[in-house]
Amino acid sequence: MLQTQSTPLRYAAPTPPISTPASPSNTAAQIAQPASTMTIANHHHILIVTGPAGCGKSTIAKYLAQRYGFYYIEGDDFHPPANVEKMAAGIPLDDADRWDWLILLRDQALVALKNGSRGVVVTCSALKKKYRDVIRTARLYDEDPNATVNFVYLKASKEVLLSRVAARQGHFFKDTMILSQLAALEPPDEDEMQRLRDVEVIDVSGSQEEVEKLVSIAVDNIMAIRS
Ligand SMILES: Nc1ncnc2c1ncn2[C@@H]1O[C@H](COP(=O)(O)OP(=O)(O)O)[C@@H](O)[C@H]1O
Ligand SMILES: O=C(O)[C@H](O)[C@@H](O)[C@H](O)[C@H](O)COP(=O)(O)O
Repeated sequence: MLQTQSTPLRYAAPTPPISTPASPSNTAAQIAQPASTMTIANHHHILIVTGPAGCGKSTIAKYLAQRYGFYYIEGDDFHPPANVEKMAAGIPLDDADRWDWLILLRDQALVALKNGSRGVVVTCSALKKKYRDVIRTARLYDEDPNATVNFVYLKASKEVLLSRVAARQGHFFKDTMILSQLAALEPPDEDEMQRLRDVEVIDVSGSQEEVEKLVSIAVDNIMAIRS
């Protein structure tokens, strides 16, 4: 469901990059700017927060939506009932189950932009490259020729995922399915990252506060580089 979001921060002329696209964006030496001082160019931004269950997609996507004043879309809200029933029964989704869901998420992001949001943050496991490629096509359909699509991949060990999903209450996802998700997972590799330059990998083994700091630095850089 579409939700009302707070007013975006400030939009202005592009700012110079903080670092080059090839340089590591999540080094401890860098410091995230306070959101109130950020300047974001007047383009459409689609941020997709990805990774298996429990990696922190919802937590981090809400944080980013708040930080940049972007619209928030919870990907799990857009599964057809058949997918939810399957997952609740502990049966992993397959490619055929996922295509329409991915297209719907892409289109929901486009709707949010068409409705006036300057940016949108979407949670979506996007386990495989071909799933990320579906979302990448949003750029072709957006009315803004300079629209950007960027992925934030939250990298976690199996142990971290299992413990964080176990701590989560009232969700349809069965923790046993983390193993099937990990089997299906194609983390962004060097080729995808170098060619497309639209993926940030964030280590989420630290506390929520630490992860928020890393993600702020990475996404602030995206805004500066791609704006
Ligand atoms: N960095 C973190 N450290 C500890 N717990 C976290 C962290 N990030 C998220 N959590 C917790 O882990 C659980 C899963 O996070 P969530 O955002 O729902 O993940 P996802 O949307 O990827 O399934 C939640 O209970 C959340 O509060
Ligand atoms: O955070 C979670 O609970 C899961 O990541 C959940 O979002 C689910 O995994 C996907 O919605 C679809 O399932 P697949 O990841 O198998 O495509």
